Amino acid sequence: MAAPEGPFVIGVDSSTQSAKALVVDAATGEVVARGQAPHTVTPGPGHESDPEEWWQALTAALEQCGPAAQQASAISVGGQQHGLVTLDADGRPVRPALLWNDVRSAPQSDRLIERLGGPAAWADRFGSVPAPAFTVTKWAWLCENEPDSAAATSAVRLPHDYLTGRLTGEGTTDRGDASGTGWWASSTGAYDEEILELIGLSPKLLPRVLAPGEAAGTVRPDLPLPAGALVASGTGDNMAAALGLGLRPGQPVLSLGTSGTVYAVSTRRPTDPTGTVAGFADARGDWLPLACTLNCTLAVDRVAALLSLDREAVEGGGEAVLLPFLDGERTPNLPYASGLLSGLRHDTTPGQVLQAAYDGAVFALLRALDQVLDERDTGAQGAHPSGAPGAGRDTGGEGDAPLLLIGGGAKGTAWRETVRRLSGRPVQVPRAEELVALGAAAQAAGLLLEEDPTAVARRWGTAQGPSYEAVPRDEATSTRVAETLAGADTLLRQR
Ligand SMILES: Nc1ncnc2c1ncn2[C@@H]1O[C@H](COP(=O)(O)OP(=O)(O)O)[C@@H](O)[C@H]1O
Ligand SMILES: O=C(CO)[C@@H](O)[C@H](O)COP(=O)(O)O
Repeated sequence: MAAPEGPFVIGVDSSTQSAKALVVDAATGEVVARGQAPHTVTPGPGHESDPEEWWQALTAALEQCGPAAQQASAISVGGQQHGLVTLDADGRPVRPALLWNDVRSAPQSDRLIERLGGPAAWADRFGSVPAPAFTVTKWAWLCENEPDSAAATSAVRLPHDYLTGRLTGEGTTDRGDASGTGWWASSTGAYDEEILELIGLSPKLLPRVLAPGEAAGTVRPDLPLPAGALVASGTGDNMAAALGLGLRPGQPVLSLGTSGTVYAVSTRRPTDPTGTVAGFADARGDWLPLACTLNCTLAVDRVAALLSLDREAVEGGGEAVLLPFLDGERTPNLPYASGLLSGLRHDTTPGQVLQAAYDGAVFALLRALDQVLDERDTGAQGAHPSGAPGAGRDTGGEGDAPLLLIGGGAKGTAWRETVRRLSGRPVQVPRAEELVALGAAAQAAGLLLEEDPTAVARRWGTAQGPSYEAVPRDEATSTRVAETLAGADTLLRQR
């Protein structure tokens, strides 16, 4: 391996389960040191996490990077999207953060959609219809359920804003992460005063939205990093991964982590009135139409544990359908749902039930991918009438561009083969594993070297990895899952 050329930059991924830090050689993209430390999510009906723990995990991950971290010239933080961080007058968390996968704000989501003119009005103005994941619904929940916490709040932040603020001492965010709040309007590129007034949130409590490429500040003294190093704006984790892949418009991505996501960069502002596709901004000047499921790797791992099986111990055959909605679900929008198993017979094997869990998780993502790609192409087409994933695909744009498979699940054979079988698409698995942290590193390098972060990531070759050719699409399984979902609709909506 050649000696590092430098300068060094640090990319951070503060995700739902852990903080990961990479020290990267900005010249070559070589990862010279890495660290990872877990943080916790509370069990129970809500999902909350202590922001102080994110900071402890981040500093532990940086310490694991050793002396290389001390040589870094710039840093950037990618973070789980949407979480509501409330800070008091001393900058300390008023209470644990309400996370993206906490569905307790479903009633507030319904009411806010109605009060601002319905789904189409929201999509037109904000680019998205606010699912319970969106920060705006969480603030409304807090005001209704914990008015004292809301009253004690002097600043509202997203997870990546909070960590960036701990580095710089400044209150900043970026358009990518801001677009997941529900109070940043994609139609104007600014905070929306009407919605803020409706939910009783003063714009003074919100961070300044940095322009793409603008610095958030520099590292404060007395931190486990070189004081004075540049701090890039940071962004939401999906936007960071898009940077990390050096993504070109139209190239589809499927990410398998705590959340499952499907997305593509688009030069056109998305406005999906069905709410399946969130019309996020990306971290540059484009858009990131994206659909997200709440139940992905953790849910399937939980099914494997219930069956006492290794996660790779899948078996084909049988007719079992498993809708793995253990946390409620966002895509499709079924916040009150729980997991559902049907089609069991005397000869159904545990391995077939596990395969059904993978099928259920992947089906939801692939069906939404059709809508993501429609938003990218024309915005005028809905989901294909058959309801099966892939049935209406590639009506324009990138044709049969391979689906880039990323996230922790992309390391698993069962995940990859399920995606290939249900999508009928060629699949490419980047060799680089930590694409969120790499994207943050590319953003830091872009700031330091005055380069487009996407060009940096392409120069680093981050998307390169083995390709798997298309296999015939498994229509029978997709149809069975689609029919089970439709047939169980009443049950899945019960509170
Ligand atoms: N070798 C592997 N095979 C399949 N899945 C894996 C493997 N290693 C990790 N995972 C899955 O990756 C998930 C974590 O993915 P990651 O993208 O890091 O999540 P997040 O960013 O949400 O914290 C775990 O829940 C685990 O199920
Ligand atoms: O809510 C979304 C996207 O809208 C999630 O993708 C979160 O951003 C959490 O990501 P992971 O921790 O699963 O990476």
